[in-house]
Amino acid sequence: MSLPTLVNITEVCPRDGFQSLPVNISTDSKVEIINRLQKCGFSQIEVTSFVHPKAVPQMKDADEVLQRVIKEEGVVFRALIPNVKGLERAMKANVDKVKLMLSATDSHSLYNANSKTMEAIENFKPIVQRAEGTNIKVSGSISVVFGCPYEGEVPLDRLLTICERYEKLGITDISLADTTGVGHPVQVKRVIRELRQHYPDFHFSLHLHNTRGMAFANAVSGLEEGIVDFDSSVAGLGGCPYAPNASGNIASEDIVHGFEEMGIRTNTDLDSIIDVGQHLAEKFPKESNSFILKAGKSKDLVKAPGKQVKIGEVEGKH
Ligand SMILES: CC(C)(COP(=O)([O-])OP(=O)([O-])OC[C@H]1O[C@@H](n2cnc3c(N)ncnc32)[C@H](O)[C@@H]1OP(=O)([O-])[O-])[C@@H](O)C(=O)NCCC(=O)NCCSC(=O)C[C@@](C)(O)CC(=O)[O-]
Repeated sequence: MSLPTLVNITEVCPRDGFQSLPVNISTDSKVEIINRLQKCGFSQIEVTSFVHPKAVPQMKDADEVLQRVIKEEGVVFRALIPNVKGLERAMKANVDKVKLMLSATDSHSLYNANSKTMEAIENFKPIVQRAEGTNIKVSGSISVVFGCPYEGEVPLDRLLTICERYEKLGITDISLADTTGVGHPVQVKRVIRELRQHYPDFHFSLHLHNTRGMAFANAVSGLEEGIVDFDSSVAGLGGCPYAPNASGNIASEDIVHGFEEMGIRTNTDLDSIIDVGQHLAEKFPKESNSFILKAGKSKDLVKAPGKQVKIGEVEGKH
């Protein structure tokens, strides 16, 4: 098994993490968190989404957040958008890159975007035209790739058709999302292998939710199939409001820690990520979902205080 030595982590908490919070998060806090995340070394941050404020009220201050954030040099700001109006707002806010919002199934697409999948992708044409000749980059996404909460398993042919439509638009940078954390490592391997075989020139990345505890294993499956770009969210916040039982993304501190233990660099600063994670976990204890925040780093285990127990001392243990 040959693994990469360096991968890219895109931090998505300011969009995916904050969109799903059941309590309000102030504009001040969003600005502060984005400023702090930029100091953690992430090369790309999904800073917000420009969607209808009624569809996702937590993102209603997207324009103001972007006006107030102090952008560090070298950090790419990405925003999720559903339509041309979203693109216009993103351009005004000077984001570097947009990610088009698309679901693999009609049912999820109708809930999320008020249109079926193929209608939604048809509506991307004017976005691509509008972005042409400007500095803004356009990337794509596919939600519910590994299973839809309304339709179940998604046939491979459906994913291939969507990729074909993206290719016709000239969009080959595609985020594959496990929206409700139902994908398992064997399936992730199989799907990525098929997609890469059919579309070898595409750049696929993985956006994994840890709803069923399979996200890190799925990330490793992705690595084994040549994926080098992963999304994650500090403190494990996240979830699509239009997918029942959706919960947090894989925590940034968990994926960074796991990869670094495996000898794979991420060019991020784990301790700074943990600091931001602790801050968010204190603010949103019910929504945070992170192993490293609870257990600490593997390397710190030997320093952990506690009674030394000799073999045979614990009753009932052999
Ligand atoms: C797609 C729409 C807009 C369709 O919503 P619609 O109602 O069909 O839109 P419309 O085009 O008919 O327009 C209706 C009104 O919305 C306005 N409008 C239209 N667009 C915008 C915009 N961009 N920003 C602000 N306002 C907008 C538009 O101007 C108009 O205003 P009015 O004339 O009535 O005053 C709506 O359904 C929507 O905003 N959906 C977003 C849902 C969402 O953000 N979901 C969560 C993110 S996706 C996700 O979580 C998955 C992902 C990416 O994380 C990966 C994964 O894990 O799976």
